[in-house]
Amino acid sequence: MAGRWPQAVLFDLDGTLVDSAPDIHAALNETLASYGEPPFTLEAVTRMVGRGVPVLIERAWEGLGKSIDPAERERVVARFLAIYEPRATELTTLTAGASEATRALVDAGTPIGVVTNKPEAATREILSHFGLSELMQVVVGGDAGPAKKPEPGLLLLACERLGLAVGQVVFVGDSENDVAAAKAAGMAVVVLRGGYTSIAADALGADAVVDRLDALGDVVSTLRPASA
Ligand SMILES: O=C(O)COP(=O)(O)O
Ligand SMILES: [Mg+2]
Repeated sequence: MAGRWPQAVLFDLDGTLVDSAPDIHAALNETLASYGEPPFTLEAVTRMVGRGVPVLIERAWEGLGKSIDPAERERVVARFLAIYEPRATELTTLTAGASEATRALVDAGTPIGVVTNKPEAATREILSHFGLSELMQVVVGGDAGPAKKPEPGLLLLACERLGLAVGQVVFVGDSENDVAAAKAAGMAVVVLRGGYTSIAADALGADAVVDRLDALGDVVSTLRPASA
């Protein structure tokens, strides 16, 4: 049980490592326009992000006051992704301290990875654009197989790929989905303030809250490994 803590740090993507809402907003509005529907504001779309693309589309249709059946939703998801994937890095920026935090962990010999509800192709595109791909030991997207966050499956899959027990890993996210997924997995969780959630960061029930990702190193060392 003794040894390095943590043995790995996993990061959520949207609202945590990157501020991707502006590109998601643009792609969603282009998708809506193709159906003759009106646009949403950036703020409204930011609140729709975090549960994966099918839920994004459901929430958009809900915002339009319209119902959407599963087959139609899948067609809209495909159209959205065809628009989003080629332009996923046009307006997206790294969050403050993301480069420094990821680099510091890797330089200290701690493996890092990404666990996001975003599909893996767009995730890899974004990571590569920001020079983060080579730092990541594992990248698990929302289409990896298991149910998306707030279910624990994507986090468990990342641990399996790393060959680590969940109790030795810390997850860093921005929303209630991340906290719920980590708790269900039995993993310590840190929340970054200012991400994509309408719930106050301090009210999410995380083990710790940080204002910037480069404060992560100090905070993580104060946490304890979760017992298996
Ligand atoms: O909703 C999404 O597509 C992704 O969100 P996440 O990176 O915060 O998991
Ligand atoms: Mg997020």
